[in-house]
Amino acid sequence: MKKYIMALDQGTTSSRCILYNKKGEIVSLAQKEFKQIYPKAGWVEHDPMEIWSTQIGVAQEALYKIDATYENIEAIGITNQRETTVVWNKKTGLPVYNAIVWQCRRTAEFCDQLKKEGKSESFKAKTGLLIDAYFSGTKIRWILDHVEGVREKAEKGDLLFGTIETWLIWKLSMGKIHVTDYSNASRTMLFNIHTLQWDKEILRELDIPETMLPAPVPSSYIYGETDPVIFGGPVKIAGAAGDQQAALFGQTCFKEGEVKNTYGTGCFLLMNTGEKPVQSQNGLLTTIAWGLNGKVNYALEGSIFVAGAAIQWLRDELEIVHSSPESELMASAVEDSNGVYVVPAFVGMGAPYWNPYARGSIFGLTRGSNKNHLVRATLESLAYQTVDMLKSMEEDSGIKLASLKVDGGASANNLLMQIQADLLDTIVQRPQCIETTSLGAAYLAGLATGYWKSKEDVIENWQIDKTFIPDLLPEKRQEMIKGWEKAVKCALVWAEC
Ligand SMILES: Nc1ncnc2c1ncn2[C@@H]1O[C@H](COP(=O)(O)OP(=O)(O)O)[C@@H](O)[C@H]1O
Ligand SMILES: O=P(O)(O)OC[C@H](O)CO
Repeated sequence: MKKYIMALDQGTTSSRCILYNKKGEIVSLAQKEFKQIYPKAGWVEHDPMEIWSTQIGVAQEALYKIDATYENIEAIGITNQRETTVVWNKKTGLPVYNAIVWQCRRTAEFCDQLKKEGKSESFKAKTGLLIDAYFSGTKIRWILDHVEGVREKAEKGDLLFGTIETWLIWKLSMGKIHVTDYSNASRTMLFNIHTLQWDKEILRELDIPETMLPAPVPSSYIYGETDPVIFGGPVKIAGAAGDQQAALFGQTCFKEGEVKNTYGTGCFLLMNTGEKPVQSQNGLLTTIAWGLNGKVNYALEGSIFVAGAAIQWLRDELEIVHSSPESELMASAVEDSNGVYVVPAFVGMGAPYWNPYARGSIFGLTRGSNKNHLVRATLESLAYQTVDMLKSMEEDSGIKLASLKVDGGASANNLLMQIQADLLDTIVQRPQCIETTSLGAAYLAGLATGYWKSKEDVIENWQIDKTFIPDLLPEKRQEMIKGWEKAVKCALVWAEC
């Protein structure tokens, strides 16, 4: 009987299920977008029940498409948008509030207060993170403080917290398994990345009951089985990792110093730093890459909040492109952005600036600026933000990158990838499979069950699709980057003017 690994990829804008064979090839794929909820400026929510229903729907559809059943599935690996916070009632299985999404800025002021109280250094030393509304900790606190009756229920032990992989595993097991993998735990701002335990002092400072929290477990590990009702029979749940760490794994960046950049809703640059956590001096995060075979790998991370989301903004809000791929056609119709810069700080700015109050801005408009220039400037903003992050990463690690592996939805855009190579002055390599997030989750699950024997077994699955070679005069590059730096400065002061 043919056996596949089922990867559940719960992203910010869609739920996907991909079935992989041993060669790491896609044999079936189903995807469904779901609703983005914006209750106030800078707030972002999802409906956890819609996350669950779309995810289980696409899983069943992916099986149906190739006439497979649960018996064809060796194991399930899960990967997910990270930090997004769900709190639910363990008796009813119902969420007490919408999921507060990683991009949501509602706890920015509370974070300012923590910083003023001088907590930054100790939080960073223990969690590897900067204090920011991005992470789950202050989102849980917000739910406890603002949703009626929730704090009492949480203190009685009736409520559970989870990031999205935790929520999905709990639902798949019909309430039997409440775990989080180390990579996801390391994004909560509650987890000590050195001891691999919840940090009691931070929990006290944020006033979060420990009973709500899932058990931290490795990323490649048999957590248990799905309830037989879900797929008609039990399937092992054998791996989980945050989507960016999973992409690092899917790109087979197993060695220290290897780097990938994923262009999805946001954009995330990760460097494997091996078994030692490296502290950033330049606005990057220290995070757990994965826990595998009794060891933990760490990574340095640069996080950009708005990347592909800016292309969606062109499509959905400005309605100047009909689809994301059309952005390539329009941007190619002009030679350059004609001096226009878009800073897509719609939810503040992440690495290396970490300013929750910056807002999206457009600079350099003239009478000659047209929609193609605006589209090109928006695409360029993804590449400029990556330049900023890579500069920090090279400074922190002391490693000058020879080439950059890319993936994620927007990496399909050839023009963007060429602009990226030009602005970085570095070779950009795009693999045949740009679904590396789900591939990484599949590998983690398959390694736990023996479907793949070792990391070496999967390295040969990585195949190049296209290499982008830098082709821009140094003076032009410097001029473009200088303009970007000026635009960022203006976007950062906007909120203070
Ligand atoms: N050809 C393209 N050019 C530019 N952006 C694209 C293209 N194709 C997809 N995108 C963008 O990529 C994002 C989707 O990528 P994906 O990796 O699926 O993201 P996520 O996992 O965050 O939902 C969307 O924001 C979309 O606008
Ligand atoms: O949905 P993505 O792929 O942009 O990833 C979101 C990140 O996990 C947020 O930290």
